[in-house]
Amino acid sequence: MEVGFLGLGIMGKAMSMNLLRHGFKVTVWNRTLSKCDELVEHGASVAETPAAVVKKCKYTIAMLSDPSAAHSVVFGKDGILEQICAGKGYVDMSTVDADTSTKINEAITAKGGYFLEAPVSGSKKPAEDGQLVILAAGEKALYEEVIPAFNVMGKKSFYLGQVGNGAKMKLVVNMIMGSMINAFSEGLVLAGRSGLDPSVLLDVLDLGGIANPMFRLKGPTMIQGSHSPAFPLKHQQKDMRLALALGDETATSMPVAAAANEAFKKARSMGLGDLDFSAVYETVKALEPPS
Ligand SMILES: NC(=O)C1=CN([C@@H]2O[C@H](COP(=O)(O)OP(=O)(O)OC[C@H]3O[C@@H](n4cnc5c(N)ncnc54)[C@H](OP(=O)(O)O)[C@@H]3O)[C@@H](O)[C@H]2O)C=CC1
Ligand SMILES: O=CC(=O)O
Repeated sequence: MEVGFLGLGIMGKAMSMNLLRHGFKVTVWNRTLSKCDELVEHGASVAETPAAVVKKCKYTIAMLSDPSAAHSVVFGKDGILEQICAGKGYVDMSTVDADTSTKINEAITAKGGYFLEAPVSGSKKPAEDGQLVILAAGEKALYEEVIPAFNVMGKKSFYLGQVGNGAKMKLVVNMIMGSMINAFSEGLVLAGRSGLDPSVLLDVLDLGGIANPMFRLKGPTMIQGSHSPAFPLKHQQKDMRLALALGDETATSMPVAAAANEAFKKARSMGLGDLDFSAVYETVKALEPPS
């Protein structure tokens, strides 16, 4: 199967590498073209523009940073719309809001193409290991056609119905995750300042009812103050912002998520946006207790 892949950041690189490893013919494009080099070493072809990828491939997948990037790759110069036509499918796996996905869907289908949104749950390591959870919505026929690719990139795919449902599901999940990492950060700092060993707190948590893979994975590195980016904090803050907007639309009161969003914004203002989202811990540590 031949697929195009747009966006070779942390996730896109790992996902396209997996496709290559499993025998897919992959044509890649990235805004910063030099990031294509490593994929080429592993057998990928390169195209100069998103339009050129779509011209060459029946199916094109995108994994881009945010709504603005997702929008510009479709509607911009040399974008998807210039080549999409009947018989071609576009699958956007970026985390965006339902409105962005809906606008992209309308534009693609107006040209006769097929569209699927398919954001993912799972970070750098699950992407490398083909263990993502895929939250697809949109054209069912396209979903069925790209299942072989989803099976390589993920451990489970959900088909959620109409376009927008995938985006909404992803934002709900990340709203919960962003709130959890804040509570976890406060707990680690509170333990330390109360004379407890935060490492022992990790052991206690891991044996109880709120044990989870995120605390297990991030806890030890957070205590060390190491926040090498797997999921960049700026993207987590984008997801909180979009989830809060969904809360506005549905009159859902989310004071916990709103407070978490403020902490992520504070972290960005401290220059931590490109670090892992666990760096929000540094905002709690930075609030010195009275001496
Ligand atoms: N990292 C993670 O753990 C997870 C991330 N996600 C989501 O996946 C998406 C990608 O995340 P991740 O790989 O971590 O992000 P990165 O920041 O590592 O990569 C972002 C990608 O988007 C491209 N890009 C940014 N702006 C534009 C633009 N205006 N036009 C074209 N391309 C653009 C970048 O190109 P360039 O190289 O030129 O900057 C890069 O390829 C995000 O929506 C994120 O929320 C979902 C699940 C997990
Ligand atoms: O969007 C991030 C993730 O870990 O999932």
